Amino acid sequence: MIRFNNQRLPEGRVPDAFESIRRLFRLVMLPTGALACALAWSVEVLSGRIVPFDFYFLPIMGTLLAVSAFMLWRRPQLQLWVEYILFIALIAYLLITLEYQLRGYVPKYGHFNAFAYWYFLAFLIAFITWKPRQAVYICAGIYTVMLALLALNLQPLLQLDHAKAIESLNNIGQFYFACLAYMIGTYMLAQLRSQFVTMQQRALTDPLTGAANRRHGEEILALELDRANRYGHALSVIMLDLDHFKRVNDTHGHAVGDIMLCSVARTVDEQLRTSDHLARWGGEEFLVIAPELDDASVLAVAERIRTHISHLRIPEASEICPSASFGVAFLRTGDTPDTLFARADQALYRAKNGGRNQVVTEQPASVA
Ligand SMILES: Nc1nc2c(ncn2[C@@H]2O[C@H](COP(=O)(O)OP(=O)(O)OP(=O)(O)O)[C@@H](O)[C@H]2O)c(=O)[nH]1
Repeated sequence: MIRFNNQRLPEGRVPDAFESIRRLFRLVMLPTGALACALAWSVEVLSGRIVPFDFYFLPIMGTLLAVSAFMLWRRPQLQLWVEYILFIALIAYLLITLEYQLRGYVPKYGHFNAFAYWYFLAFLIAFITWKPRQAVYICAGIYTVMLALLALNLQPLLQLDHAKAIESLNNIGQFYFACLAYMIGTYMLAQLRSQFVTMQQRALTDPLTGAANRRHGEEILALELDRANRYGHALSVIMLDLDHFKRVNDTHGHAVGDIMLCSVARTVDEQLRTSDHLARWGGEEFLVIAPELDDASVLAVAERIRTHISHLRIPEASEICPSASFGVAFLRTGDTPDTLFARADQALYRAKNGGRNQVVTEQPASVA
């Protein structure tokens, strides 16, 4: 597992950039759905056309949506459960309503009532919540049940008088074809989203170790520096570079060197908190960005990583005893990412010159 953007992720995975859009979608859709339920219930009661199921279910659904919006706002960690429960409730409502409509409303009025609009949303939610393939299965399942309900109710519809039967069947046909078209459209959007996530992953991670790549490391450093300055928090960077790594390549080959780099990245990652970041800066050079840690704790982390690397052995060449040199710098007033990084680099240089396999901190401001 490698850390990326404060999340522990399976190697090489990047969080979905659509997550923030999904959160926004839920926060907008849930209250909107609650209002729609309240509107439908009031209008249907006033018009005297409300079916018994809607009379009880619409207030329950509306309350569920409003409570869910509140829960997602206050407790985002419950998001997945809220999503599943809501989806099941929505599908149950839509299928039961479809049955009511096909049996009673359509033969009487020649068309569905406004509930039909919400079917499209169900397909959209499926593709937003699940991976495209899973969503296809879920939507295909829902569509099959819809077709079965139609088949069960077709006979009475065909027995209506000619004009009413034509009007009803046309309306039902439009509805079913529109659902199909909507499903295919959302599937295409979901595929685009998957491709985007893959591209994003390639653009931001180092393909060998799965850590953030240098470009993304620079972005994270700039972001954390901004945050630290704004809130007056501490921020430190640890620059580490494997010692005599060229010898590993020269003696055991590039493939073993690659395995060593991956093992080191994993070892470093295991020593970090979820709020820390790891980026591969160059060949055998890594940068740890550690926000909100006091100086002594940062040095303890660097020392712990150094010890773990020195105990690291890889089965492909167990005689290699790796070590790394460390340069540590702490945020000062007026720092930019470049000045902070430059001090860590100078400290690393001194660690190398001082005999390697050691942690060296930046020089005090008066000396630097
Ligand atoms: N296997 C492998 N080797 C790499 C990769 N990137 C850079 N290297 C190698 O890392 C080595 C770095 O060598 P040097 O810069 O001389 O550093 P060093 O041998 O570790 O010596 P010191 O840093 O001074 O202790 C070179 O041999 C590069 O070819 C990579 O992705 N995989």
